[in-house]
Amino acid sequence: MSLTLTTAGESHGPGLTAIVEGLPAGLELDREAINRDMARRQLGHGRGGRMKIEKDAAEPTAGVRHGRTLGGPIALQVANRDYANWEERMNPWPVEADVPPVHMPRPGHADLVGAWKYGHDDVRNVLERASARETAARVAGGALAKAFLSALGVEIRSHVTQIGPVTAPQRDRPLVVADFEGVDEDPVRCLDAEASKAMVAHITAERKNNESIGGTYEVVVYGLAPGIGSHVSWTERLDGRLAQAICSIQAHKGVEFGDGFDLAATPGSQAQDEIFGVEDVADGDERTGAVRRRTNHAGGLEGGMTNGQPLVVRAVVKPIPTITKPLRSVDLATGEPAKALRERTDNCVVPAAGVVGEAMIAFVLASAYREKFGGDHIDDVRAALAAYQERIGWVGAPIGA
Ligand SMILES: Cc1cc2nc3c(=O)[nH]c(=O)nc-3n(C[C@H](O)[C@H](O)[C@H](O)COP(=O)(O)O)c2cc1C
Ligand SMILES: C=C(O[C@@H]1CC(C(=O)O)=C[C@@H](OP(=O)(O)O)[C@H]1O)C(=O)O
Repeated sequence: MSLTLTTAGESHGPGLTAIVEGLPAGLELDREAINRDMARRQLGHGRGGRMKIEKDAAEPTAGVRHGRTLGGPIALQVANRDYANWEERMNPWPVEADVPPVHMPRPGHADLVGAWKYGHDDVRNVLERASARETAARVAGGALAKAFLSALGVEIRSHVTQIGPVTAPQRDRPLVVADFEGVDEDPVRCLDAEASKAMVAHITAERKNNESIGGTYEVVVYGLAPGIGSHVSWTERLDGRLAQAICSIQAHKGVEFGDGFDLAATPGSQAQDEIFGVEDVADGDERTGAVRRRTNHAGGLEGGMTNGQPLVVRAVVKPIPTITKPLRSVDLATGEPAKALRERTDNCVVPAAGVVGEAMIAFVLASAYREKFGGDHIDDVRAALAAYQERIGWVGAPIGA
């Protein structure tokens, strides 16, 4: 049993499609929850004019009936409202109008290499598909993965931890689900009010300097069963699969789990999460499980498998490549020096990127759950999960531990 997500669509074409194959039948979908995620991906101080045009919604055209999955492939459509302004330039069929080609590639975008590789004279034939507009389809597909995981007690949250040089302060305790309440109302999706103000000011100032800005965000996943993923084969190690999914997102240049890069300077005895019997942990938690942890340096992953602790993933997003004071480039038509294409652009996308990160992590986790628990109907999956948890004596970690 496997789960696949295919996206299709160009940034200024008629629309995007997400096809999700492999979800069980009987899974209840919440239209509002799906479209809430679509709207969350549009958020954040630093986004450009395009977000004022789009009002993203994902409409199923296959695989869903009366709010429940049917067990077959699900198709979701996301319209591009901006297509109305691009009908001639992006029409799937030949047009009368003379559409001038783009031949000034932007450093840092797919423009130059994509034109070489695919034999395009017009860079637009590359940038339209390379554009992170495609992440709207990922978030639509990811929302289905989230619905599946939520039916199995798994919840995913994200927040921004750094914008340019401004960092959110370290927390003195692990985050719990309730801490994320209201994060989407913050203009940069940051949990610290002071840091948020400084981040907003930084984005505003750098926009005036014609600069783009990168940053980092963190995704935390609660309620995972232990043993999702596997140590037996490199292709099944969950950390590897999650890293691939995160680094596949446009402008994402790094990923870390738990203490991540800080582990380089940590003595080994302090880098692991010691294992305690339940009786050793006087935390007042009445649930019985065979073991407890007091720390989560590993970010919920050991040996390429979830270990029952919250999964903690951080990602770094580079400053986006379209610069309003264009960088030096070459005119591909003449070979002469030129200024890079200057397009309408975002100048900071880290808050939105966190929502895309949630979707990709949800998709990888949902795939791994499908592989482990199988089932044609969601109740089959629930029963298989319950039987497995009973076999290993697992009744859940204290949330946020
Ligand atoms: C949500 C989101 C929005 C983005 N918006 C822009 C943008 O407005 N302008 C731009 O040049 N790049 C933008 N990017 C980044 C480019 O899509 C990306 O840098 C490009 O596809 C090249 O891929 P790479 O940076 O991974 O090498 C955005 C990325 C994300 C995740
Ligand atoms: C459209 C979206 O992001 C786009 C991603 C993007 C890029 O080059 O990646 C360039 C911009 O496109 P446009 O020139 O149309 O404004 C962004 O707006 C979106 O996130 O929905």
